Amino acid sequence: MKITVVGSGYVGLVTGACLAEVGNDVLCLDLDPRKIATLREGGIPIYEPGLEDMVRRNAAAARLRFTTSVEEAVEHGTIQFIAVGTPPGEDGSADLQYVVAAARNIGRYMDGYKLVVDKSTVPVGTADRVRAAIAEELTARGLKLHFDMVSNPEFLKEGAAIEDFMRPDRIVIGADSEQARDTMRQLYRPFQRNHERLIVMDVRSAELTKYAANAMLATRISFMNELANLAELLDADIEQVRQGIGADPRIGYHFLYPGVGYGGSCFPKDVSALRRTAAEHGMEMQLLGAVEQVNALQKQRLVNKVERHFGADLCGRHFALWGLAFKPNTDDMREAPSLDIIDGLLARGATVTAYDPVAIHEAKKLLGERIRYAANPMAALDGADALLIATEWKEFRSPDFEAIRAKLRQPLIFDGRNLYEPAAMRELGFDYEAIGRR
Ligand SMILES: NC(=O)C1=CN([C@@H]2O[C@H](COP(=O)(O)OP(=O)(O)OC[C@H]3O[C@@H](n4cnc5c(N)ncnc54)[C@H](O)[C@@H]3O)[C@@H](O)[C@H]2O)C=CC1
Ligand SMILES: O=C(O)[C@H]1O[C@H](OP(=O)(O)OP(=O)(O)OC[C@H]2O[C@@H](n3ccc(=O)[nH]c3=O)[C@H](O)[C@@H]2O)[C@H](O)[C@@H](O)[C@@H]1O
Repeated sequence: MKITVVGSGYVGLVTGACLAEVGNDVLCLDLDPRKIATLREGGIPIYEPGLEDMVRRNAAAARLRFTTSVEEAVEHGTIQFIAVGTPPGEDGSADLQYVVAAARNIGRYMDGYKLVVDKSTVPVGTADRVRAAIAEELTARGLKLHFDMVSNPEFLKEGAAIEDFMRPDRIVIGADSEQARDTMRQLYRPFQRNHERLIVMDVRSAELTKYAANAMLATRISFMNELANLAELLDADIEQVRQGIGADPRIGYHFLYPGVGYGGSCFPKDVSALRRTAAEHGMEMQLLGAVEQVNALQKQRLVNKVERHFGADLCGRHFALWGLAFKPNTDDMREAPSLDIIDGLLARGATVTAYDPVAIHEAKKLLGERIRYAANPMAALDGADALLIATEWKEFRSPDFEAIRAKLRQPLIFDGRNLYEPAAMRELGFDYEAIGRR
């Protein structure tokens, strides 16, 4: 099939590469000429395991191409995926300007049937706005061309994006026309391994499903974070509690880890956008308000622990920070809890040296020279009063504790990701504070 993907960021690039991988003829559009130049030269602008190889392989086979030409992009695909950003606006609602601009471009240049598929995360009713924008452009051109509109929200996780796209739990399709549903079934056939993964519904329900999923996951995390904080007060151990409740299949083990709060480009903005949508309809989503409040407090949790140990004035103190990305296997720094931790430490007068396997480049764009950066985990420790851990990269799981002890001014670790066993750490002579651990 001939497919255009509008927007070549995390979602657009993964969608384009995976659809090309199964044999489609894909053209990815982005308005950022540097992004397209990098992609054309065989590089990729983001860190995502497996993506670079997949992009190169399919580009070499000429199944995956890149352009900045809107006209060429609209002309190419019978299916036009919209995968542009929907960042939070000032009032917390989703800013739809990029989605609407992409839709207008389709209306401006289409000259035959198009199936327009929205993959961006958008509030309920956006498909109607997209449809109206395309129709307006067609009317301005004096044309009456048929097009269909589908909502196909994306559920991939950064760091596991290829795996999630190639082997999805489910593929949600919101469509009103039989022709659109059939085309989407055909398109996704290669991704359905041994059972039906397509869940077909109406457009508005599909749009809401995306927010419901992210809001539910964010709620789980805030719940576990609050419970972990309670466990500390009660001298109970959240890890044992996690295992105890996770064994119930109605709860499950996944996504039950307390930490330093959820970050990333999606949970924060999607929870806020869903609350905003509800507010526009006169409803206050009280639970989600609490989810956000708990998350904001949790992002301060590690700094509060540092403060309890050293006092509120951290002038003259120096800290090592392991992990900058909002989670492992990505270089994405959007809403990363490490930023709140760094802000908190610097505001109290401390200095920080941070290490991250892949996110330093992105972090420098946000933090510049406010902190120092180390080339490896051990180098970050030199002269530090304590080690703080903000991201659970695999390489932090089994470090040389003797070497850590030798480098730190005192054997003190504040672990925001519960990587180590507290009892074992005590035996090694560490003062070890984690989240909800005893
Ligand atoms: N990042 C993620 O893990 C996931 C993101 N989503 C959703 O997917 C959407 C895209 O997110 P990301 O890929 O992270 O965003 P991104 O910011 O990485 O990429 C968006 C791209 O669209 C381009 N763009 C903007 N307007 C354009 C236009 N009119 N024509 C062509 N290109 C245009 C931008 O230059 C940028 O490269 C958002 O709605 C997000 O909520 C959904 C699931 C997962
Ligand atoms: O809409 C989106 O963009 C995506 O948002 C999330 O994916 P992502 O933001 O890439 O990362 P997650 O793995 O969900 O982690 C989000 C945050 O929650 C935190 N988290 C996650 C799991 C957990 O048990 N505890 C916890 O604190 C992570 O550290 C991270 O800061 C969802 O998991 C995806 O399904 C969704 O498609």
